[in-house]
Amino acid sequence: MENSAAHTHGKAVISIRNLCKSFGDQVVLDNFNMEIYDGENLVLMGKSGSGKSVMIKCMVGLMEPDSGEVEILGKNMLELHHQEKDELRAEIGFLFQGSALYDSMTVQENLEFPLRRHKKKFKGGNTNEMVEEALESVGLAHTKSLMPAELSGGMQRRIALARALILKPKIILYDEPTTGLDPITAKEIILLMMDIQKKYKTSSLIITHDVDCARVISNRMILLLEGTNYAQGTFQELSTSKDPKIKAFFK
Ligand SMILES: Nc1ncnc2c1ncn2[C@@H]1O[C@H](COP(=O)(O)OP(=O)(O)OP(=O)(O)O)[C@@H](O)[C@H]1O
Repeated sequence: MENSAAHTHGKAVISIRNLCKSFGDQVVLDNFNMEIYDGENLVLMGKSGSGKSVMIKCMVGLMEPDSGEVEILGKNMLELHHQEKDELRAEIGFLFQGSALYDSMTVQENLEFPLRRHKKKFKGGNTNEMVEEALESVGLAHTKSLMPAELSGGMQRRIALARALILKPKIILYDEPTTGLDPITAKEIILLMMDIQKKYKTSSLIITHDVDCARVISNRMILLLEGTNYAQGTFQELSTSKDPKIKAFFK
């Protein structure tokens, strides 16, 4: 097990302790631990089927773990009532795998979606201004009235990012942010994610298989293997490890 010097980090915005989840005989999470520190980009890598989605679902309260603790922004996620969970989720922006825009809605309508869902957080702010600001942050102010199908894959990913940040979340979860994009567009998205982090001072969890993405964006990494955080450290530390199981992630 490799470890980074955790004591050098600030406070944790997300803290997951001893998370366990099985489906029948299949143990998916086996005492999984993870901290995301304020302002950091934490990359989580794990093979397909290793339990990343299960972990995220348990973390945001969409799935009940068998045991363990999840603390988000100082609140115990597993003990909150439905409405309190929802309010806490408004502090988390999601960039789903493959953008996940609503095809039948314009860009503007796609961006308004989280505003409608979390009315309480933005308390009657000016919807138009919020949409415009979010679009400007991703360099696509001119696309408001377009349909997703009229945009390239890279532009769709930017719009999805604008939708993730429109509520000015403290935390952004990126699920495979560069998958399906060509290397140049992927690089642009990574740079944009870094800009967003600076501008909005977010903490991010980035799930990715993309080693280049991890190299550029991560302050720290966790490798999920056999249901647990098999290794954690900086990209430099992990990518130079002699452990064959760790090396396999960087091939
Ligand atoms: N609701 C469920 N019921 C039964 N098994 C499930 C359920 N959800 C997930 N699993 C199983 O848990 C394991 C982990 O799945 P998960 O979707 O978390 O993997 P992943 O790491 O996100 O994979 P990928 O990178 O392909 O998205 C898989 O074997 C999956 O079949």
